[in-house]
Amino acid sequence: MPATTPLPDVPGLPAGVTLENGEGGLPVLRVETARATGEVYLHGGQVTGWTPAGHAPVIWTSPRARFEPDAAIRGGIPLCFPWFGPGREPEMRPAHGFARLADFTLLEAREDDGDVALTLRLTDEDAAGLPGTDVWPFPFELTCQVRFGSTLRVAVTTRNTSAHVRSYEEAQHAYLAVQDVRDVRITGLDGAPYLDKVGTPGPHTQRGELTFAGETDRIYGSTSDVTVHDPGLGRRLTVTKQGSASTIVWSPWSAKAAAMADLGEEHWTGMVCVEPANVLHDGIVLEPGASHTTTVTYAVERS
Ligand SMILES: O=P(O)(O)OC[C@H]1O[C@H](O)[C@H](O)[C@@H](O)[C@@H]1O
Repeated sequence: MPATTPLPDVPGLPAGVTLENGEGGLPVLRVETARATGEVYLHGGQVTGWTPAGHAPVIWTSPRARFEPDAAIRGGIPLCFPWFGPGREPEMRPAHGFARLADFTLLEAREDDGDVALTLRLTDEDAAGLPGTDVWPFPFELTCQVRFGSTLRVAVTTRNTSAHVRSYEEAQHAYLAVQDVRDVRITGLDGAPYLDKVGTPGPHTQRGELTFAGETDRIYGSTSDVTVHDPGLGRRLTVTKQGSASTIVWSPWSAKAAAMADLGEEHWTGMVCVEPANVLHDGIVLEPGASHTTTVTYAVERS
């Protein structure tokens, strides 16, 4: 039985929003309105569910995810910061930076025109002592605004609160729910250059739509919106973005999934990651006091 994390004091919550001890006892905000259900863990500031009314779940979280203070949650929308994957320097560990291991603070929860808008924040003080903060020991403020409605909008603003120019990478590592990734097509990347993390690194150029026939792990240089066509569920998922110059697409396929204890051989077909990001030479550079916002809107429509 995991220890239950004491629930923080929070400002008044609007109707349809609760703060509870979720999986592993970790604090979770649960949203239930006429438009959608949704879920955000303070751990990682991580959305772990969004189901708009009349649809099957759109955001996928692994049935084997670990919900533990020192682990990253497998699934949902992990926020990768201040680096992506192995980062741009050899000593950058853990993978994807430290934000997904940190506990965010809820600043505000409000009803807004029928949607629920949540604001969470993470600062260097909150993250102090986490693995990786020794590699990137700089003052910062991340503000994550999550809006649950008939669409899901996640806007992450990074502010350089230090006295020096800073650079970082970031991603919204979204796990999207699909019937079977082997039948999925992705459009919106035609003509985009990409690095292949599985085959010959490249750079390559995407020709036409992207389909999946094996492990896929690509970093696209692209500011374009992406559509995931899912014939199995009879729907299209659109990922619309502002402030993002990279898109990562990832499917671990069977062998890699089987080797990951928090994913497993039986679940990988039901997800595909589409990750709006700013990575490698598209990493963000901020002057002291400056900020950058990446806004991503997730939507679903029947096809
Ligand atoms: O296992 P994680 O650290 O969560 O990373 C999961 C995946 O994230 C991204 O999609 C990367 O491009 C992949 O290379 C990586 O395997």
